[in-house]
Amino acid sequence: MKDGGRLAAAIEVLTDVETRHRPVQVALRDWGAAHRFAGSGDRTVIGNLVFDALRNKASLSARMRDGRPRALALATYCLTWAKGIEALADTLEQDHHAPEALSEEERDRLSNEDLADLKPHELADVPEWLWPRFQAAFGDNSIEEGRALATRAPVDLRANPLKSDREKVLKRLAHTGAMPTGLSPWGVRIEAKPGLGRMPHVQAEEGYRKGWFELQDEASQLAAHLAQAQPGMQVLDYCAGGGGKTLALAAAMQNKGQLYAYDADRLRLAPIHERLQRAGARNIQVRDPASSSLDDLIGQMDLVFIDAPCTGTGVWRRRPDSKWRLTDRALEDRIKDQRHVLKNASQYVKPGGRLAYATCSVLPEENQDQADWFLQNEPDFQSVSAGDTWKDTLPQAAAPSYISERGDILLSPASTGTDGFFIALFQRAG
Ligand SMILES: C[S@@+](CC[C@H](N)C(=O)[O-])C[C@H]1O[C@@H](n2cnc3c(N)ncnc32)[C@H](O)[C@@H]1O
Repeated sequence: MKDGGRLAAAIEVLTDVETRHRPVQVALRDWGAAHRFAGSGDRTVIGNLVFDALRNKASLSARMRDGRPRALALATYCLTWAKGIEALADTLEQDHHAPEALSEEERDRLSNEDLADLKPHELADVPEWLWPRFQAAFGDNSIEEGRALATRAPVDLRANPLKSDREKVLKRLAHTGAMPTGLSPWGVRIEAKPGLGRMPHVQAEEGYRKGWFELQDEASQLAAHLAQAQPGMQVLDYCAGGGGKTLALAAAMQNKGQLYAYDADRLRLAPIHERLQRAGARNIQVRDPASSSLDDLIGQMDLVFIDAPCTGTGVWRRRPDSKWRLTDRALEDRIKDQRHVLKNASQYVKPGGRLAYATCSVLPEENQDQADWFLQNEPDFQSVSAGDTWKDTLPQAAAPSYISERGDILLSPASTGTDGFFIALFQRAG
């Protein structure tokens, strides 16, 4: 396929996402299944066009004064990918599979470089209703933070010390351009490629199959690290899902002590078994909500880790369609879920034990405000500074930009080069 045909395909997929409210991955997969002639290179470019169009939907719609799929796809190619208007015009004219040629109006809009008319939330590519919350989180940096959340994410890996180390992983992945990350001592990063670029499929690597590394954003690695699970401890991962944090906690515990992995949704827990085996994690009991209870753990845990259900506003780089789907109602529901989880999970902490609360959201309602709520409602717990833990245990890492008075930490793409992530620590009175 030439770029003209790929643009036409991206418009088709974006239309599918918009009109049938389909998840973008599903729409892309179905397009691929119905167009078998498209090679994997074509599918990568079409996917990049669709994802970048969604990442930058508000700013591109404002610049085109048109938010429809055609306008978004053309603007992505011409403006976001900086191909320029003449290259776009040629692409449309020289390929009979391409969408129709540019209109005069489209030419005008695509050549206008003046962004003065764009509102701040459009410049930031943040939904308008969320803008005040965004400003509450990031203040004067809100536009920069929004822009960073509209870029492509790198592929981050966590070297698994149960089976390997960062040097070995870096050597094994040298052909991918992998580099050490700056904050997590276990982090390895393959930077996102611009425009047409294709990311390596790291799960096909032998090192992945052998459990030498896991796919995990640096922010998640840091959140697990700041919880300070230690060898010999009794630890409960209360929202274990597919086990990403569980594996990081098990590695910190060097397979010593006991780690319980629980999730209210047994389907989400399903992949954990295979992952534990691959990673060589042997100190984990998976507690399936349908067949086991946690009653025996009440008041027994040295550490309870809560990777809370949240709106995912910190991972918009990876899931740009969720940015425009999020509703006030869904945010309210997540806030309720988080309180429920905080209340339930805290009962497992032993006197003197700790609780770690993390979200992949940047919204104060899900982060700081929930930490306030918890401290007000559970007087048995007091705050522990995650900022101090960072300083003491990550001496090589620059201090994060957003640390609250209590020491809760907010990570973000613009400030730490990671996903948006919040972490607060608490200790139960002894
Ligand atoms: C952010 S995800 C966890 C991701 C996982 N920790 C990882 O690193 O791969 C949040 C999880 O919380 C779970 N969850 C939601 N409500 C819950 C509840 N009341 N009790 C326990 N888990 C819950 C969800 O099923 C979901 O798997």
